[in-house]
Amino acid sequence: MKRRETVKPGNPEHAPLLSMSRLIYFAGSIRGGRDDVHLYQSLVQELRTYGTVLTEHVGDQGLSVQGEVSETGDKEIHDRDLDWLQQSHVVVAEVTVPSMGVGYELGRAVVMDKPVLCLFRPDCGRRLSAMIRGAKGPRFTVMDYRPDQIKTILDQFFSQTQIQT
Ligand SMILES: O=c1[nH]c(=O)n([C@H]2C[C@H](O)[C@@H](COP(=O)(O)O)O2)cc1CO
Repeated sequence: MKRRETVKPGNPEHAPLLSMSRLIYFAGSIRGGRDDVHLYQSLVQELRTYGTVLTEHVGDQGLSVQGEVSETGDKEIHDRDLDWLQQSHVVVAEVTVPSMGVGYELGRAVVMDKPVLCLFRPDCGRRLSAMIRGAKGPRFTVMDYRPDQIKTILDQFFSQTQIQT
């Protein structure tokens, strides 16, 4: 019988196993505006190569600015998302379109001590909130980016950040 090996983060052969068990919380604007939904979709698609994305619906082009339809209302959405946030090993947020929900999720993620990557597109013509840019620290990364840099930035982030699974 083949002996069971311990999965080690430094071993490149173990990378696919590690990424399967890595849970990613992706945050992006919904009721704040869906202008960048195509970018959220690309990010979700790319993030799937690094783990399981718990919040794939954020990148769904069919989801409108009204948000999800829930029988028990917004409390169900809020409680489910906080559960996912708690379960997640890492948080990635696209923060270009200002969103109360994304800001709230990021604040909660900081309190939960999750590693966070925020992505901001400066060509939108707005300045990112100081409460996001100013939160920069060892566990909170803020990157200005262009859509064609997504792959490189995610690669860098996932290879350089300590993510506990
Ligand atoms: O229907 C929803 N489903 C949902 O998962 N969210 C969560 C995930 C998003 O990262 C974030 C978006 O917040 P907002 O809707 O305030 O832009 O909140 C938010 C809504 C609507 O507010």
